Amino acid sequence: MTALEVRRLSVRFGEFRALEEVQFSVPEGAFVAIVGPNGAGKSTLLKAVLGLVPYQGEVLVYGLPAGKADPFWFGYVPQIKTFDRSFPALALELVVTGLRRRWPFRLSPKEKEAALAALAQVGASELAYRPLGRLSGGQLQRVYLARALIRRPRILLLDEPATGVDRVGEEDLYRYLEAYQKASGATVLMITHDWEAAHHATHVLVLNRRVVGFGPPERALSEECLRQAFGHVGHAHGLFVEGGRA
Ligand SMILES: Nc1ncnc2c1ncn2[C@@H]1O[C@H](COP(=O)(O)OP(=O)(O)OP(=O)(O)O)[C@@H](O)[C@H]1O
Repeated sequence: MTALEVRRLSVRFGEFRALEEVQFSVPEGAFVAIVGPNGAGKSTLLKAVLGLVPYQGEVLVYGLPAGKADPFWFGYVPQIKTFDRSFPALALELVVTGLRRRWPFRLSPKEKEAALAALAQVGASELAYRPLGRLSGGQLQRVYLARALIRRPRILLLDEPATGVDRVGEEDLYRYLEAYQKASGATVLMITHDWEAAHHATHVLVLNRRVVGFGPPERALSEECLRQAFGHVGHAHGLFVEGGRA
């Protein structure tokens, strides 16, 4: 079954064309790594899928126009660099916002239980009662992942989830994602600048305002695609070769 179908998707900000006629189709249960240079429109693509920016074209989620799909089908982990750390709240409270639209002034016992379970799922139980402002980048990232998982999404969208996370934290993150995916059959789309991580995906989308390549990593991460997207292959090509999966 097709989980996500994007047809001729274009996004403009005034005169600026952030995405042009983007088209791809993701089967249920796929793990898609989205790569591309800065400003390629990667975050904009996820936002369009979520209906957070206006677009032209079509986004179908399990065959339904995205606007008609149940919002709870989606789990979203935004880039944490945009997070306001002075916001006075506990990690547990942030996780519960995955279940409601408004800030939870009071948590019901059921919500609390669900949030604790979601935090446990990402190995972050000990963070539940910590103020958000005192969490490290990696800890905050886990809390955001718990916030996305609490709604048991069918499609998980992650915007550079490994930013600010150390190597061990990054491996943990992928482990939790994999475990969730295995248990739920969910589809994952993850923006990453780590080509090594992209090699572990089932599909790679190489984006530079348009789709430069889409398919299995060995094809989409070919030198030709990367050169087209980035203008050069450069240092990261070392990873490509060292990975031994070319
Ligand atoms: N709300 C907005 N208004 C105007 N321009 C925007 C807006 N959002 C994004 N853009 C522009 O659209 C382009 C694509 O931005 P986007 O954040 O999607 O890129 P990206 O591929 O995620 O980049 P990065 O790797 O740096 O995170 C950029 O040139 C950006 O400045």
